[in-house]
Amino acid sequence: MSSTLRSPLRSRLRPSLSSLRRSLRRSLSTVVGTAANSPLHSPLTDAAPSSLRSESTESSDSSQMKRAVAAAIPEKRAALQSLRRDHAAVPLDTLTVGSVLGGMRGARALFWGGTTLSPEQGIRFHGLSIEQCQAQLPGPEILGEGAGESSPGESADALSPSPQFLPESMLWLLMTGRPPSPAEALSVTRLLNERIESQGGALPPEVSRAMRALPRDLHPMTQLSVGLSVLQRNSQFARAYEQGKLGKADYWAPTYEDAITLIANLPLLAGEVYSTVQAQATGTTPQPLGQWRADRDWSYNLCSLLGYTADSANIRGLTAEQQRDFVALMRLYTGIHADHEGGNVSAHTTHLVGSALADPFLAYAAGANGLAGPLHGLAAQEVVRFLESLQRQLGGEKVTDSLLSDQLWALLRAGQVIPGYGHAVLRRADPRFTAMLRFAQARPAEFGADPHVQLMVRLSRVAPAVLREHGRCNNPHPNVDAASGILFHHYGVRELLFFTVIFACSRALGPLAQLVWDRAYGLPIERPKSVDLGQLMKLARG
Ligand SMILES: CC(=O)SCCNC(=O)CCNC(=O)[C@H](O)C(C)(C)COP(=O)(O)OP(=O)(O)OC[C@H]1O[C@@H](n2cnc3c(N)ncnc32)[C@H](O)[C@@H]1OP(=O)(O)O
Ligand SMILES: O=C([O-])CC(=O)C(=O)O
Repeated sequence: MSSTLRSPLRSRLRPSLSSLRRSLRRSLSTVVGTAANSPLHSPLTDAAPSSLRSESTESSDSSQMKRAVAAAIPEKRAALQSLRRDHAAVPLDTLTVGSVLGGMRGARALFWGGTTLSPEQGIRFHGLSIEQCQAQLPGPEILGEGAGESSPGESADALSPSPQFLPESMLWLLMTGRPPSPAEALSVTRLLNERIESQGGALPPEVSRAMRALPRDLHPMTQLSVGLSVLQRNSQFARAYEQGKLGKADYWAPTYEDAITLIANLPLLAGEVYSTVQAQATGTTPQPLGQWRADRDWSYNLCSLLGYTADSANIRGLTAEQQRDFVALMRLYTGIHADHEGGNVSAHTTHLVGSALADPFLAYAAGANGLAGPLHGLAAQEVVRFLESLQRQLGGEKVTDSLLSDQLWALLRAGQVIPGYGHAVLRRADPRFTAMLRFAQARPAEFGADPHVQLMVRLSRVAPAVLREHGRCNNPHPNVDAASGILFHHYGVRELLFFTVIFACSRALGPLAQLVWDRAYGLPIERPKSVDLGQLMKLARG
């Protein structure tokens, strides 16, 4: 489908070079202008953003990010070598029997560069909070879109919208350690798009074939995992390693290339999975739901391939404003879920598998499998399932706090967890939850009448008190999964098992950037010592 759709599109995209350059300069000057000067909104039309048209290459060549990584390597390698040489014996934490039996909670035992997680403050991306990322990282204005994420015409008492940033900007930040300029952020979009153009604008045929051969009712994360694993066939790292041509100091370069190929393919993989999920739900044959476009950014393409934009099947009949907001939600979601330091299951697994020099495709397929656990990424689905069942049980009844509290107690007495609440590290409400909530609160006309979203908001007020009284968990506050799934659900993503596929598109960015650095640092295979029950009992007795 994509090639037939793309050809007329391409012919529409050939205005003169000078007019393209003028457009690019205009869109970049919006970025450097003040927020007050920048239009809060410009419609997300079918027309291609001028800054991504193939002729306007003057300010963003697509190898910029690799050069920035290469430039950062010598200093960081030297710092790591000095730590190894001069400070290797400095103790960090004491391991106890409790930490060995308790999932190593709190043990500072992993090396991770892109993000750190403070129990009180939440996530920092190379030192930047979510709000600072929103303020500082280039957003859709560099594509020629409006800077704000809000819809026009919201009531005056709505929360003001947060500025958007592109996941491409986050990828640059995580890879290089510093925020990109607008041109550098654009270069990432170009880089990802060039990778797909070099594949003819579609998944490699063997990947599509393998995915289409799977049973249609297969778990969406299993489908994604298969797609990621089959992409491995073209791994530059695996090939170079097998040919024995590569010195250890150079491992990072093909790792980087593989990471880019993987990330570039994620919208297509997710689209392929979602078309199967749709076909399964409707009893039809899988059909492409949208088109990949070389003149669009990564998140837009993801939304389009899921069928949620005007130039796609628009499977839920979203209005122009809803389509724009869906893309804004996708950019927000994929930007802030990209990394959560090194100890979470998906990140740690990617790092562990990669430490054996498995290539990025195999390493991230493993990480994505870990994300599919209900205590980790799949919790967003559990939250929506829980909210839907609450809504059903409460039926027409007026939802009061005490009614809600009774339902939560019933869940806890049955030995279940309240999904979307608690965290292994955080001890306050997750700032990602706050960012997602704010997205809804900035759009009262859209979300005010959605009973599920209203229930989610009410739950976030009631559940912490219940969990505190229950007295078990160390953090009674909402984590990001308390809000994320239900916002996608609002726009029509009702196939609950699919949420984690969107999470996996985002989570690739951080662990893959770290994998590049793992190879740049020459980190060893990860192999802690294990102890059996007898040994532990002996050690415990002293
Ligand atoms: C993107 C993400 O991955 S964010 C996390 C998404 N996961 C969820 O929302 C699932 C619900 N939450 C949980 O299961 C947990 O809070 C986790 C997995 C996130 C963290 O686990 P832990 O670090 O072990 O949490 P903590 O130290 O607070 O656990 C202590 C006890 O409280 C319980 N507990 C923790 N959270 C909850 C909860 N939301 N509801 C009920 N009980 C809980 C634990 O199961 C544990 O019980 P136990 O003593 O019987 O074993
Ligand atoms: O940090 C964790 O353990 C879980 C989490 O929130 C994430 O991975 O995004």
